[in-house]
Amino acid sequence: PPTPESGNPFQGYDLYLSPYYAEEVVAAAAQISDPTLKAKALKVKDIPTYIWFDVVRKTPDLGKYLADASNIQRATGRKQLVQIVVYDLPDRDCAAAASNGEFHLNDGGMAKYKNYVDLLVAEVRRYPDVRVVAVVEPDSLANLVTNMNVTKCRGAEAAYKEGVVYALRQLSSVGVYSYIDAGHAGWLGWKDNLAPSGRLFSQIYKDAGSSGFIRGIATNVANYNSLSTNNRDPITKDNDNWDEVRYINALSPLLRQNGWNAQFIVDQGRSGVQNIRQEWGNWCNVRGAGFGMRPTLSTPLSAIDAIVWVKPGGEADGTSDTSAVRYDTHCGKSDAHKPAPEAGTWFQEYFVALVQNANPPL
Ligand SMILES: O=[N+]([O-])c1ccc(O[C@@H]2O[C@H](CO)[C@@H](O[C@@H]3O[C@H](CO)[C@@H](O[C@@H]4O[C@H](CO)[C@@H](O)[C@H](O)[C@H]4O)[C@H](O)[C@H]3O)[C@H](O)[C@H]2O)cc1
Ligand SMILES: [Mg+2]
Repeated sequence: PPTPESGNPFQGYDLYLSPYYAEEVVAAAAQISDPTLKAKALKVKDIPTYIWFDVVRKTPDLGKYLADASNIQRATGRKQLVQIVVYDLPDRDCAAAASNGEFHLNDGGMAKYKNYVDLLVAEVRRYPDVRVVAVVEPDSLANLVTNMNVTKCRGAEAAYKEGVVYALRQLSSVGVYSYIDAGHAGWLGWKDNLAPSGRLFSQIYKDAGSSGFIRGIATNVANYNSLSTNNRDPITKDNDNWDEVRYINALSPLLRQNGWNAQFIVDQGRSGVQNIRQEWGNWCNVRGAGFGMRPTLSTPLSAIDAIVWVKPGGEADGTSDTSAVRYDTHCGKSDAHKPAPEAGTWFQEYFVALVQNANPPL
């Protein structure tokens, strides 16, 4: 089996551009008539984002992307790194409705999930020359820290732990470097949530075999927080960890004292504009957001391996159609951009706004 390299897994690699996202962006730009805005929009297709495997039917696509990356590597001599999101736990998104998944615990969901992981891993095994980095199961373990009062989360607790540990073990067996999702400053960064988070994530790391391939934690996935700021957003009052650097500086020692020297990556894909939310818990299609700081390895903390774009800006967070099965009231809030399509599907007006509000500008 492969052995993990020490150090930053991103170092020395080119970030593979998602063809899936590039296609969405090109189609979106074609709908923009203003030439200046169209040109800005087209620049987004050259920014690396994570490829979300949110349904099992997408798993064969990973083989296509890895073959493509392998060809690029051979043609250019430049090492390629493919960034994916593993996101298909049974009873997914247990505290919300917008991103409920295809697998259900009361319908053989755990076996189906393990098969989904096995299919992803089989694709990776076929391309050992390409590096893969995975963000593992956004929101899942964070929900186990703060939402055990939600019946569906209580019912999913054992499955989330078993599923994430299985995914980590299998991904490590084929040399994938994993970052476990741990919410964001406005979720687990609250004083009361930090110690339980330190215990939970370290336990998962150990249960998964403490592999060197389990590199660390991903924060702010599909959220809008600042990486680091001195003028805190008013919604962050009562929480001294008002940005992701402060959250990481608070969480990191708690992981270390529980036996895990975790590193971090931070999503900044939709963090370009602050002071746009009525309250910190609002996460759905927040109006006024802008593309944020571009992916980079130059980060403010040695603990942060990379700034990344995990949530592909322009893909919705959830539908605003109140009659939809997956309608979540957060997507109907005053600061939510409406009308919005189903989670993961293309939201043209929102994408245009992200382009217009981008900071730094496109
Ligand atoms: O004044 N005080 O001292 C004090 C102390 C404690 C307080 O309680 C804290 O309040 C926080 C809100 O401020 C809560 O954080 C929210 O929790 C939600 C899940 O329940 C998250 O929603 C997810 O968001 C994901 C995208 O990020 C979506 O993909 C996903 O579908 C969606 O479900 C929100 O982001 C996240 O901001 C904490 O739980 C809660 O513990 C509050 C005040
Ligand atoms: Mg979501």
